[in-house]
Amino acid sequence: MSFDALLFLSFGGPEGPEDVRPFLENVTRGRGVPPERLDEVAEHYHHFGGVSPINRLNRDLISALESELAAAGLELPVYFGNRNWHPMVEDTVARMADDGVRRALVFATSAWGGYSGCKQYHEDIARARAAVGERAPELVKLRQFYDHPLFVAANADAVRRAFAELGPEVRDEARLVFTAHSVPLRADDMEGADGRPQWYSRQVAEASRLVAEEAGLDTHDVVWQSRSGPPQVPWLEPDVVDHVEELHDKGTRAVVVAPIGFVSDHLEVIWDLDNEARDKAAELGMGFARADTAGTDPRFPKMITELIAEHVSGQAPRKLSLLAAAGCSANGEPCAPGCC
Ligand SMILES: CC1=C(CCC(=O)O)c2cc3nc(cc4[nH]c(cc5[nH]c(cc1n2)c(C)c5CCC(=O)O)c(CCC(=O)O)c4C)C(CCC(=O)O)=C3C
Ligand SMILES: [Fe+2]
Repeated sequence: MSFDALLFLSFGGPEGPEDVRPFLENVTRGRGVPPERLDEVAEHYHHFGGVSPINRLNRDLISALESELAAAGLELPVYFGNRNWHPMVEDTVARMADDGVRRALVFATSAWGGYSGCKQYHEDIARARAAVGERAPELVKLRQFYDHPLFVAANADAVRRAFAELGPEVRDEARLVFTAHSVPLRADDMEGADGRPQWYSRQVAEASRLVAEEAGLDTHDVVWQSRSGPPQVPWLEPDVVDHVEELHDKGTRAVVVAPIGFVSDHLEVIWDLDNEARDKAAELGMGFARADTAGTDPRFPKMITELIAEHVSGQAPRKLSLLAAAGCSANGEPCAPGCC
């Protein structure tokens, strides 16, 4: 089985104030997100001049990946496409067809199963192929990587560095708190590749356990951030900011927040954690440090290269968890019964 390219598929983000509204419309079309929530999120983006760091971070990651691929002797041109903002995946797949690409692997920048983390990327693949028509290349998505040893190691080192940032007087009693994007409970109920529900939240819990263990910590919490949707719809809880408050009430003097749910320090990380959670901790007089996301670690592009090599050679997946590694299928077909 040979492939002639890699499609690097991500979420996308605005690159100027005039992009913010149309970007948010793209993200939330048909999802029943109330206008007040959109106004609030637009403000977060405007706070940073209407620019999300996500596209720049992805471009940096792609150039690191190109070096890794070259070093591994894998000659695959890398194409960049997004679900919600330019370069849009439909345009990228059209360009791949123009360039004569027939079969490509797809790396999606989410470690997880579940609707938003996996199935929606399959939908992006199917939509882009349909838009391009008959000339569209075959697109095979690489598997979920939440428990890949290099992803876990990069996160564990980031946790260690964050602990080292805290003052010595609180460091030993700081609580490690992992956070990932909240999703509606109904979405999380979707079955995974093992036929059991809560595929996304179980993977987040599993990855957090592996990272805490590798960082040498015996206790940690898993909480959620960036809740959207109407208030009457239940989402995964507790929220990270509420959790910081609760820890304070129980006498905890410092927290290390590790955004395991994301691969780059994009807007949801720098707003919800570096502003909201950090401000809450400061208000309560608690020590606070935020761990880096895995995407800045050189082991992350190395992991992508390994995922490619593993797929091409048919090797057994390198993984630390006993939960399945799904997420891999061709042309946007569902990869598990309820998907992923
Ligand atoms: C599981 C998950 C991931 C992790 C997996 C992955 O990485 O793919 C993720 C990533 C991201 N989410 C992001 C941004 C947003 N997510 C939103 C809305 C939503 N996210 C959801 C879930 C997830 N989201 C859901 C269930 C919604 C409700 C609407 C819907 O049902 O789809 C909204 C709308 C406004 C609002 O917050 O209400 C925005 C702006 C950015 C980019 C940040 C930047 O610009 O730098 C990234 C990487
Ligand atoms: Fe999101």
